[in-house]
Amino acid sequence: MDSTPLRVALVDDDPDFSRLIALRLKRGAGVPCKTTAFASGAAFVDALNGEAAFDLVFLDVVMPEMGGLDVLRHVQERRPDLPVVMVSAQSSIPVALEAIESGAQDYLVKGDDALDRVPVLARAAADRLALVSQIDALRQRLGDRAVAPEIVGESPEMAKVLRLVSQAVRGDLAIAVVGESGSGKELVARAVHRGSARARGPFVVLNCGAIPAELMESELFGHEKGAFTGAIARHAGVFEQANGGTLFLDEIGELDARLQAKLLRVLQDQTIRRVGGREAFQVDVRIVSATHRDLQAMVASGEFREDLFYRLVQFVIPVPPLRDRGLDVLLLAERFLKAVTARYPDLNARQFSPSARKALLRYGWPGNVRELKSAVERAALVASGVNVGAGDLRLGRSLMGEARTPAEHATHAGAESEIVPFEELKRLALEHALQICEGQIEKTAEALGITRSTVYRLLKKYEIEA
Ligand SMILES: Nc1ncnc2c1ncn2[C@@H]1O[C@H](COP(=O)(O)OP(=O)(O)OP(=O)(O)O)[C@@H](O)[C@H]1O
Repeated sequence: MDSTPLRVALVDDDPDFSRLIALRLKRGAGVPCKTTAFASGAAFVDALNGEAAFDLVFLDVVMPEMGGLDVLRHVQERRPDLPVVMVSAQSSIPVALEAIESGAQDYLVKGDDALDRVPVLARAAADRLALVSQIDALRQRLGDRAVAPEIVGESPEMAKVLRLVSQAVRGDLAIAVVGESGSGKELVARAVHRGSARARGPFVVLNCGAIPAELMESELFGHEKGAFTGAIARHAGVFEQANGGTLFLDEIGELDARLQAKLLRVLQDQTIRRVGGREAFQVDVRIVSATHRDLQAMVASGEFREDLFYRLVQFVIPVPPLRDRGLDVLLLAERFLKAVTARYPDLNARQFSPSARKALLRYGWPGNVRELKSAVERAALVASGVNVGAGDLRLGRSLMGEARTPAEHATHAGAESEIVPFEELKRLALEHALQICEGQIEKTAEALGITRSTVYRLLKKYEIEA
């Protein structure tokens, strides 16, 4: 039960009767009440016109100057939802009828019986209030949901994210999406774009961690033909491509100092100049950036410019790690299983066994939703019957069968460790995945259940050309 007290106004020129009602509310209403007494109708109307808010009113019919029925009409105009109980010293059917017709909820005749009904009326008002706030919360949740139907999640943590997305779509502030790798930051960024006034414009993604530093400036701002060796044609940078829309700068923490300075200037002037170009031209771009690093700490250590930080981080959307989203894990797993079985009709009717569900819930998901997605897709393929078992999920093991470090899967369920520390095997797996995914890094990362940055790191390490 909500412990917020019911705010009750007692409007009566007879302070004794107000005191009796207040006493009865305190003793026997069963709901906490906060009463405020008004000695005249005018005083109450003044309060109502000001900041005061009430959940229930006991209103005397006969008062000098402004009578109860006049006050009631005023309440009906200003606060039609506020329940009003008329109170009178005499039982007069015509007055009672007029009161009810004017919108009063009830009519009490002063006396002991009337006082007995006071707690009942208070409880009814409290119940009604609880219902109204439940409906409001539901309406709000449905509204937040509508802004990003593709984001799966019913947990309070994800409700918070959706709330923030629905606020972020209203304006044009620079948004920073923060969260662990694979937690859905890009999905959130897309939702912000799609829900915003820029939805008809382009949504362009640049992973600042994936582009070699020397190419970064041209990626961001474009280049003219002949600007440098290899610049065989004019190239539009992501700022130009995103003109009129949203630019998603992933891994923003990876930008070096020189580019941080350039980016700051562009954000300040909203103009860009292509590498090797003479003129600067205007662009209208909203920035959504993402990082799994602690930018604030990077500012403190001098790795990230403070002025740029404030330009980029005008509104923050934290995306919680999957392990903190409770039953969302199962919801997402079901969704991914359904999607994969729809793609491959042979896998039809596959479902998780109870042990698989338990394993899904217990596991720590260091790779978050991306890891869950590939674990489920892989499991659906390798499961031998209709049941996808805990073993099929191979949780805590990479595609190469290699066990993760204990820290990475503190709550790892079930799978016995299997050590295959063969660098060669990893290299082959990467090459194989790249081939299947036609060189697409994003797809390769997803297939292997590792992040894009890891793919880039491994490509470098094994000197593979994507
Ligand atoms: N709540 C969600 N509902 C449905 N799908 C999700 C959800 N969160 C993430 N995904 C899916 O998980 C995958 C990873 O998400 P995404 O690329 O947005 O993560 P990220 O945080 O941007 O990762 P990185 O830090 O590596 O860039 C994507 O396929 C995405 O569609």
